[in-house]
Amino acid sequence: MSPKTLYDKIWDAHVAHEADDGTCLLYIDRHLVHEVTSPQAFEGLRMAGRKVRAPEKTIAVPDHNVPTTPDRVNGIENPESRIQVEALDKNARDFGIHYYPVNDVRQGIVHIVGPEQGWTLPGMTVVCGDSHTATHGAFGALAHGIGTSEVEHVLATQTLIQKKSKNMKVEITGKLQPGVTAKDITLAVIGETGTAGGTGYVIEYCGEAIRNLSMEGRMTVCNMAIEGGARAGLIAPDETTFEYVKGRPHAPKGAQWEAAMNWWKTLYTDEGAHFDKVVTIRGEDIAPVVTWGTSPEDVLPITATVPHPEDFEGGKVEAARRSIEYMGLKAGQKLSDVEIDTVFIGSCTNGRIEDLRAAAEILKGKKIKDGMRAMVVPGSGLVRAQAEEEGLADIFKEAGFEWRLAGCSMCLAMNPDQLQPGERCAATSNRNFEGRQGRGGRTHLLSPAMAAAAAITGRLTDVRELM
Ligand SMILES: CC(C)[C@H](C(=O)O)[C@@H](O)C(=O)O
Ligand code: SF4
Repeated sequence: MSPKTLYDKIWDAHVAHEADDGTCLLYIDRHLVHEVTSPQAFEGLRMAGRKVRAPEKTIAVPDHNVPTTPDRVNGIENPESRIQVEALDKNARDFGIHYYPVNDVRQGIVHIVGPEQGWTLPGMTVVCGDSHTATHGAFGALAHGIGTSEVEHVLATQTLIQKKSKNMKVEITGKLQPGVTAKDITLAVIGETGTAGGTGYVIEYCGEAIRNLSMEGRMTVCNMAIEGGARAGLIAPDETTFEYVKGRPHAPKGAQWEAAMNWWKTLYTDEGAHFDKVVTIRGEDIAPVVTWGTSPEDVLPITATVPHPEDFEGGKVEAARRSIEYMGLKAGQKLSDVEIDTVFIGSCTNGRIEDLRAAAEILKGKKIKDGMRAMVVPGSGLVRAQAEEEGLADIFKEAGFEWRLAGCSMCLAMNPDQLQPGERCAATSNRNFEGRQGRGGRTHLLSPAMAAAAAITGRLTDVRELM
């Protein structure tokens, strides 16, 4: 048998049918659903008189539209948001799928809830009508976003029509420097490959620096595979993965656990397997980074200066000029001189317990800059509860942060947590497009520790100065 990549192995184990042109019918193990991309899909089922094929493999949770303030127990004020969340409530009930409603402590961002509840397991195919489904690849699951019509197809058949992507390897060798985190890795990779670097590929992240990451860190890395243009990101499961999964509510138990482990232990890329593209980055070379522009590839070390548009080539010259203007920056300006007025810690990229710990570590005993608006939005109600138990919530509150309820929040402008035109935010999320956090808002992507540092000084700050 010829050597296979991890992606090849999971793919081969799920192909139910292959057509002559290579189009495959893939069996889907888990279908995650949120309120934004599912209403029409359920409506389609209703009109066709169909059921959900595998309700026991289908999990729904509202996240994008939910407010994160305590008054949400009284319902959602915005009519469009309310209608979407109410539709999900009804669809989950009518079709008998697993559901974590807004006032359930387990509610949160779908990509945080899935792994937390043990729905996401190694070797699975996982889909969701959401591009950041890539997050689940951290478990060695083939996980990707799908469109609304595909959501309907998976609901009805538990299969998806797919063509195989090419294999890409991103290796991060060696150790990380102090102050450098999984977020810096994933941003640095996109800085290197560009937002189209992964187009047509599934990326497997490997190397010592990846192996040394916790599951939280691995999820952060895979989360942004999509910003690097890839179909999905993957990390081979190992002891760290099994340790995380064991004992979770929906993880296999007893003999089923043993059987699962026998399969999970085969989930690695064979010696000599072929990758169509390879990128290698030395872990030691990665610095704490921030984005300066309106694309996730606009990444630079915090010690750098805002680039000059002429530094680029081709279409990127004009794009950089526009970015710099939109961002209200000056070419040549030191990034560490850029003043910010808002800090957002949360999202499916960095809303897990380890992220909150990293930010709290920097904030301990300190206060945020006068006039700063800073919020922490745990990725799930359970992350929030754990952070309260560990005393992190008190650190945030004493520092001057707002301590919110779980949801996508200020990651995107679909709920009340938004930037005003011209406001500048240090954000731990994954997208910095124009208007992403609110019309006219300006976003700098960075790690939770870097976000905490910025909250204290009021400007983009090298976290190493505060360590
Ligand atoms: C709303 C949803 C479809 C969207 C996505 O697919 O990613 C959102 O989660 C995002 O991050 O932009
Ligand atoms: S937290 Fe942000 S990136 Fe993640 S699913 Fe929600 S909106 Fe999308």
